[in-house]
Amino acid sequence: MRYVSTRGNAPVLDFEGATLAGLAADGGLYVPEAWPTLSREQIADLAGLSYAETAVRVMLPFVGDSLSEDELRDLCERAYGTRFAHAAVTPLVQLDHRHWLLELFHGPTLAFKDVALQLLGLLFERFLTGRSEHVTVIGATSGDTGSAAIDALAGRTGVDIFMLHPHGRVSDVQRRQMTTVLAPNVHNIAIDGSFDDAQALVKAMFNAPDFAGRFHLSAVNSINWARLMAQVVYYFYTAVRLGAPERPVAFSVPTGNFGDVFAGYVAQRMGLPVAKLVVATNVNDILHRALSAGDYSTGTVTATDTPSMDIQVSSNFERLLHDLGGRDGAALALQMQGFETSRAMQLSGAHRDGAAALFTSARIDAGGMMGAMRWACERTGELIDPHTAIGLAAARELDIAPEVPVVTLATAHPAKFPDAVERATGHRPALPARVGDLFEREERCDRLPATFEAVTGYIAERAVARA
Ligand SMILES: Cc1ncc(COP(=O)(O)O)c(C=O)c1O
Ligand SMILES: N[C@@H](CCOP(=O)(O)O)C(=O)O
Repeated sequence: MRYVSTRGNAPVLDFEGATLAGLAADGGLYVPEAWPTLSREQIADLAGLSYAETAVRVMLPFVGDSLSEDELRDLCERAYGTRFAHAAVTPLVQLDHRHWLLELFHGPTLAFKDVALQLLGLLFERFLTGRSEHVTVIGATSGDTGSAAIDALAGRTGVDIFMLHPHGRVSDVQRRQMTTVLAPNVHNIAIDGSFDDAQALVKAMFNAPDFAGRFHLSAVNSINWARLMAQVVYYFYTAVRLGAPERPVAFSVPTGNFGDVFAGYVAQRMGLPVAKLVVATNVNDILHRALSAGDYSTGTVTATDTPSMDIQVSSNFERLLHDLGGRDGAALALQMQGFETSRAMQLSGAHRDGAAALFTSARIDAGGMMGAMRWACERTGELIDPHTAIGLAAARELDIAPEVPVVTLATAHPAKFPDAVERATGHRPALPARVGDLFEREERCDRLPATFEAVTGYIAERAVARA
């Protein structure tokens, strides 16, 4: 399997190369040269398999020669073993005759990011073993990627991780899950800016030849292809439990950086019968505007009770545009340069029609979100987190054929956002015992202005330069 940049002007890499590179050198994102497919029989054969074995079958076509099947199986068994608090790893909960929740928060940091990052940590370890080179991972987080990546990489040799989060715009639980990890290779930076500022700084560092050349940079955000590959697995695992390949299934995905829902798109391209993918946004609704009206233009980020989705520039949308535009890297490079200058892009009619075949979208405001939390609580006794509530509200308001089961991705544990859950339902969710002493632990974090000079200066003082 070979990986090409969405902008068509970066070295073509194998899976190992794409995983360690993170972002492509031309500013684009790595994607497989062609989507592999699983036949109906192969999909039917997934029924009854463990999560780890499903992961092997779904991801094997993507790893090419970088790992043998046995090596991949070993990594999946380690990633999806005791670090998840549920034997099914990603269990399904039925809400009513057609609505389901896919609980993705049973990993160590209580959000869906663990599903991919527990594997990515092991992939880094596997690919770096025997190399003398030190890797500097840089990441941007609105709360969940940061904690999951830090958990996966803390204490590993050969890697330092520098994680940027927007100061004051993540929940206390999210912040503490990052800042109380005191391993010497973990560096937390709170920037005076938004998640978008943090993400732009990370991309600028990859695109600065002097800086990127001095340190071996790598990425843990969903700009790294391996992140998305690991997320494709739970779409297969879930749909098969609900009757695929005989029965199509719809998924509603609370969306920010367009990574999780793009993984659903990949599953569909691989042959999974996906009836619809619902892109559910909060009031930071650039993706809803893009899909419903072709208007992909940024505004000011509004702080909400769903801070992990307070995002304007959705990195992975570029991967979808690449496919919608017939994989013309040069044309997409021009389009993205235009967007980076004007902060706005109009989708063509053909792009919109192409997207509409699979995607639909909804913008859910605070009232809709709180209503969904109350509905789930009253109906089933389930407390759901505010991000999940955005997905559930969208799933319930959209017109999807009645015979199709609709699965909302429950992306975080409600205890990560206890204040919003309590306001909506009157119940305060308790932190699971595995993170119980979080509020007694010492914190370590530095605060910096959101400037390239400040952040690169900070990293350069602490990271290991190439020999
Ligand atoms: C809890 C939660 N839900 C939803 C999202 C949105 O996911 P994505 O950025 O992959 O669209 C995020 C952040 O990524 C998140 O942390
Ligand atoms: N909500 C995210 C934002 C970054 O998303 P990623 O999937 O690209 O890593 C977070 O929790 O940090």
